[in-house]
Amino acid sequence: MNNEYAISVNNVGKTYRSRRGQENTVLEGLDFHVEPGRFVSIVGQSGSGKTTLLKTVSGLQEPTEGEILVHGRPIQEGIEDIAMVFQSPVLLPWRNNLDNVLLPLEFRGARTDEARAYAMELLEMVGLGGKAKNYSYELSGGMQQRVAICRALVSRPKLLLMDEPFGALDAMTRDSMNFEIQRIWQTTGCSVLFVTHSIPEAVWLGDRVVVVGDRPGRIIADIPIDLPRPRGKEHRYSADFSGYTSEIESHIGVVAGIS
Ligand SMILES: Nc1ncnc2c1ncn2[C@@H]1O[C@H](COP(=O)(O)OP(=O)(O)OP(=O)(O)O)[C@@H](O)[C@H]1O
Repeated sequence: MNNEYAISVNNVGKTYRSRRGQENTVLEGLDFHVEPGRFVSIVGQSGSGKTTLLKTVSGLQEPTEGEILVHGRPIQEGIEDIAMVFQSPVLLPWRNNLDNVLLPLEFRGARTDEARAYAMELLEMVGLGGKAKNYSYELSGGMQQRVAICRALVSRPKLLLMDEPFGALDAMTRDSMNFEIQRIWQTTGCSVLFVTHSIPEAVWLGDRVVVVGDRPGRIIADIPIDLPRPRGKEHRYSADFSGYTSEIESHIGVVAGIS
C-alpha cells in the first residue's frame, strides 16, 4: 500500500524517559509521506522535535508510537538506503578527503575500485576533485561540508536526511551550498528530508515545506512550493516566494530565532 512512498511516517510519536522516570513527549501523531525523488523541507521552532524526527526516520532511534516505512519496508530493513548529513561535517582528521568519503563503504567491506572511482566522481561534482588527497583541516567550512555530503552520497542512498547542514556556514557560502545541493539532488534523484531554521532556504529548496509545531511536535502545516525548477536567485525575489515565506512565518507564529 505504501510502496509508492519513499518514506511513510504513520502516526509516529516519541517520548523520552529520563532515568528518574520523567516523560517528555516530543513528537505526537506525526503522519506524512514523501514521494520518491521529492525534496521536503522541515521547519519549526527550536526544540520542536525536528532532530528527533530525523533521528527516528533514520532508524537511529525508535519511535514510541506508530511506524516508519522506507520504500514500503520497515525502517530496519531499509537502513542501507538511508544516509544522514549533520550540521557539523565530523571528518576524521587523520584521513584524507577521499578516504573520508569512502568510510561508509569501508565499514561495509565494499571499498572497491568502482567505489573509489565513484567517490572521486562525487568530489569532482562538488568541485573538490583536486583536494582528494588533502586533509579536512586544509579545507574551508563549506568545503568540509561538501566532503561530508559526498560521504553521505557514496553509498548511493535512496533517502538523504539533512539536519541543518548549512547552519554553521556564513551567508554567502550557505547560498552557494543551496545551489550545490539543488544540483546534487537533481543529479542523484534521491529523496531528501531537509531540516533548517531558515524559512527562505526551506522554500527555495523544497517541493514542500512541513511546519512542525512544538510541545509536543506535530505537523501544523504542509505547504507545496510551486516554483519552477531549477531555481535561481531570481526566485528569491519573486512575489510567490515572499508569499510562501510569509505564510510559513504566520504558521510558526513568533519568528524570533528563525532567520
Ligand atoms: N536523547 C534525548 N533525551 C531526552 N530528551 C531529548 C533527547 N533529544 C532531544 N530531547 C528533547 O527533545 C526536545 C526536542 O529536541 P530536538 O533536538 O529534536 O528539537 P529541534 O527542533 O531539532 O531543536 P533545534 O531546532 O534547537 O535543533 C527538546 O526538549 C530536547 O531537550
